[in-house]
Amino acid sequence: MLDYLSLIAYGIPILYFGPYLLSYFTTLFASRRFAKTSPIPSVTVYTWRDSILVWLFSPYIAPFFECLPFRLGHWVLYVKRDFSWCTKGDLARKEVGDVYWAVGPGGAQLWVSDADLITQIVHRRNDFVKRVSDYAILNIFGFNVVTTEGALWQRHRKITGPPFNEKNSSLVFDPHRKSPYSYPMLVQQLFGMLTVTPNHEGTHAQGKAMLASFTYDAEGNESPAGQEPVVEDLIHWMMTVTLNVISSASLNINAVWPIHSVAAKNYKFKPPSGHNNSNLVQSNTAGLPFQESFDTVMNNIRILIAFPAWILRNSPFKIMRITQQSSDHFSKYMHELISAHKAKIESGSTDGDSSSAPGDLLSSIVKASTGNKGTGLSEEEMVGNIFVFTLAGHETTATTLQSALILLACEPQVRMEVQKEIDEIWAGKKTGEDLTYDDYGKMRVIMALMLETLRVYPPVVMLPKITTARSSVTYNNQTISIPANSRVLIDVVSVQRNPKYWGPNNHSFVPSRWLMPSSYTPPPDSNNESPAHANLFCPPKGAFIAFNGGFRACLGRKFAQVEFCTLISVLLRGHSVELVREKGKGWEETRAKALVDLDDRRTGVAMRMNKKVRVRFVKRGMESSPLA
Ligand code: HEM
Repeated sequence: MLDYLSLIAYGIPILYFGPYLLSYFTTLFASRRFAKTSPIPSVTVYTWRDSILVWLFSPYIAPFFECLPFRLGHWVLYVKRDFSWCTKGDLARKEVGDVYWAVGPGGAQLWVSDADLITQIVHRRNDFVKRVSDYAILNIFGFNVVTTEGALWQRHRKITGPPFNEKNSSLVFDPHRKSPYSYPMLVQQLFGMLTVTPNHEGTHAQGKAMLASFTYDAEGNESPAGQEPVVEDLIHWMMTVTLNVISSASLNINAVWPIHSVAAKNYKFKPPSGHNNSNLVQSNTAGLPFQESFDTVMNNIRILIAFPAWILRNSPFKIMRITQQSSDHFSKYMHELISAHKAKIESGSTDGDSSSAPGDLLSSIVKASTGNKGTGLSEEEMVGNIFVFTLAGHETTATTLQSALILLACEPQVRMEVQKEIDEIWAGKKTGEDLTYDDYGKMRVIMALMLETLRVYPPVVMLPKITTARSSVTYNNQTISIPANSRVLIDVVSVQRNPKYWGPNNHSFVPSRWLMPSSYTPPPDSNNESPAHANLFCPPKGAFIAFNGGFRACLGRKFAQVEFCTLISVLLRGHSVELVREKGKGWEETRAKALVDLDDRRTGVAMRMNKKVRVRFVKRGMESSPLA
């Protein structure tokens, strides 16, 4: 009897942990042996990097390891969650350089923050593929352009890409030109926001309505200058405006700005009579508006992945039930819309002509897929793409706007440069005229602000790839061999703060580094990050990778750039963004704290700030921050 018990007591753990330990040691030793044969330096780590436990607990246990004598626990710094962000690339740069192997259980991973090597990787689509398993969470509604690779990805990109093609942006100003894809309301939507007076009645007046809600009092009247309300939750409002904009572009949904004033948070703005917030009568009457259901899905996406629908539906926890309900709503909205579009196409009421087609992403992909079995997208894939575009298209832009506004509040000198540019644009206009797309090219300082914000605070900090077969690359005039199935990680933070490309002030926020004189000639092998703007600094290819590059470059780059510039011009034309001082604290102290909070981030879907920085939009001329 005792023998049986002993067998169970020892046998079960051995059976359970045996294969784990075997794999741990064999892969650790094999990767160490491999690294010794490579000319690239290496660091050894003693835990699986992709383990959820490491992700969850490493920030808390790392300090104990760091205290161990003889630097025995130093390796933990290389596996700590968001380690590259925490060290801004300096740790690896100092100890192992711009390219190194991280060897450990699970095999060797190549970490890259060298611009030339990054360029090779992003342009070799067949050798360095996206590690799609890292994106599985985004497949929740169906495969899509972000989560697929190879032929499947090509099919998704071919269908979803054209509406966001930068070349199409001019179509919106040439209504007589016919194209199967009218540019998706982008510029109309964004500039439309500016043409409506801020009385909240216009559904497109997002920028102005948002500014009004930042500057009106609780009763909905303009606040006396200097007494504007405090914007406590800047990211929430940036997410709201970018979600409204992307929903318009991808689904033709006209959303209403939800509040009159941040001073009266509970006062919900009522849509004008006859206005349909979701364009979907059935689903809308059934419950949540699109934005609310999307928000809930996005914020609780891990719950949706972890539990089957029937558990969530019947859960005693409200959050689980609401999450499933929102997911059902989102899916229902999408399927209703797709059916409506399909019905129109089948009845012949749209003919592929831009003048009759709504021009949003969904109608484009339904049109491109209907009747194209094999090359088109299935209904599930269409929903998957709308979800991922909505996600990719708003969180990244929102965090960039948030960071930029806080930086402007901390750097009044930069804010004044931006306002000077806005004033110059308006000086050339007659009374009653509004901004037009031609003005976008004049927004050089604002674009420099965006690019510099993205350089120092990129929303996507890591680009994971994997080799399909043994591959070789060139680094420092040496040929480096990379085994098949090796993970290759492009370290966005590290390359964008590498002094080799950005000089000794690599960690400082200096938008003017992007503004070059008219005599500027971009060096060879450099990249123009915004061709619409003259004389912008062109960094070496691969040194600025915030929008990724090569084949898998961001589809919404231009969209995000136009959106950012437009919103900044609306917000700062008549107002200045300022930090809210806490009682008894001076300007320098408040600014120092805001900069620390700005730096305190962690990755969710995109990298986000952990804390909130309170700001206020004060009438120009009433600023209280020092001007130098
Ligand atoms: C500041 C704003 C933005 C930043 C920093 C950004 C950054 C990126 C990055 C780094 C990637 C590559 C991700 C990866 O491969 O893991 C990406 C891909 C993508 N982005 Fe953006 N993005 C922004 C805005 C947008 C917007 C507004 C849209 C949609 C309108 C969008 C749509 C996409 C799509 C569809 C992809 C996948 C492309 C593919 O794999 O073929 N992004 N973006």
